[in-house]
Amino acid sequence: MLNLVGSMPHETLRNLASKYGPLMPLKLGEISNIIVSSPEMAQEIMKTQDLNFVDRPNLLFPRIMNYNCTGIAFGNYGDYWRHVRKICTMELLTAKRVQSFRHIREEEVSKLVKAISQSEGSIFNLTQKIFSMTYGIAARAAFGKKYSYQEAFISSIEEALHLSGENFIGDLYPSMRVVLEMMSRTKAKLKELHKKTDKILQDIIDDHRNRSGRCEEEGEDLVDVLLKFQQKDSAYPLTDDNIKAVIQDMFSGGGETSSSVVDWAMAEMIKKPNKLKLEGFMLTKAAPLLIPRENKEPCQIKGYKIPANSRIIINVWAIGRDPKYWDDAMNFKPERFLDNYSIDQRGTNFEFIPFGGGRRMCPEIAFATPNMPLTKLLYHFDWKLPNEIKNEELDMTELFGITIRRKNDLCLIPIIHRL
Ligand code: HEM
Repeated sequence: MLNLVGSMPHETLRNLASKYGPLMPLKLGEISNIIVSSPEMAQEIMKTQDLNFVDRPNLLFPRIMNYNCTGIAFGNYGDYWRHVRKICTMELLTAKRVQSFRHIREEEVSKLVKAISQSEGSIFNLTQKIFSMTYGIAARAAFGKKYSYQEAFISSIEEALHLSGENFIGDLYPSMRVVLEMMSRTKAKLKELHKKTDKILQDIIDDHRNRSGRCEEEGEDLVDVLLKFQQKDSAYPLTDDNIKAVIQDMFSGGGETSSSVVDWAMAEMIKKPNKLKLEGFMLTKAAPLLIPRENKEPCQIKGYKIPANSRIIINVWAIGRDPKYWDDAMNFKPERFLDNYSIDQRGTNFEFIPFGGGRRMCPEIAFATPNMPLTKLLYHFDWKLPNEIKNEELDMTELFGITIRRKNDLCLIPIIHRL
């Protein structure tokens, strides 16, 4: 516990794993954690024994923020979960629908390019603008139009995700959960944030439900699609809370990850200006420890006994930097993907699983498109660091959460290259 306090957990766990092995038990409080740090062990969890490891642990954060874990990311495997995940993959973000949002992405990226060009020669907070662009795209796709209270919703989601990096003591001592949570300031903060986001989402749902006579060209947004599943004759007609939980997944699952990939890639390229291509393994900073899993039954992995209800943490950050699998592992080296072009990120090459794998894999690889904004940022502009900072001195301090963010915003001076 002391090793983990105040550290970057993915780094500390990697250091411990290099001593204790790729399947490492770690008792924290009353919880048996199993830390997985090799492709072979990850494959056992996400493929060979996927069905036994398909649940998520019952944690304070999603219980409060995600409507008692009724969204996709934190729900337990079962009929209801399969139903909402299917709605997500077969209805919400199908290839056709993602394509129909293309104009939204293009418009938002163009707005960003315009804002940058207007700031030519002066310091520009790229981190802030990348995050607001990505959330702006998600909001237009989900809600269809801009609501005046949208910014407040996004900032509450961001604040909640920031809190998700903290270890809630009640999650480590389930037998004393009720008492510990009563004393927790984090719980109170989460409740307050949840109240705010809930009200905003309810207003948006009501607005969608009450408006009549929408013209065809407006197209369907994600709330419209979800509302249809309230009316459909289904074994699981969605309640308003179910819809809100799924919409929240879209924002918290998609917003932070997609933004931080672009932000880190830009920072790495500024640090090493001769590397002008996104290196895929930057994606492993998006969710370095994935989302924890839990096993229903006791089982064995490569001869090691795993007790039931262990908390499984897969350190994809460590796997993506293991010198056993990657040449010059700790260095930003995009060209490695030219040599290993057969490795992809779709959850079959377990040495590279930035989107996870198996039944709990990220359902939205198709919507996760960091390339478009990155290409534009590099095509239109040259970038300089302010205050005579040398490229190699650029600060790369991390801030841990489900997603790793930059601790300090990336502030750069844009010079128009071509418009
Ligand atoms: C570069 C962008 C993205 C990255 C790197 C990423 C990565 C991930 C990872 C690592 C997981 C956990 C997988 C596991 O636990 O095994 C995940 C789950 C998830 N992601 Fe993404 N994601 C991205 C974009 C998106 C987008 C755009 C959306 C939605 C609009 C999304 C929605 C979700 C959902 C709903 C889950 C939960 C899946 C489940 O538990 O069954 N993600 N993502």
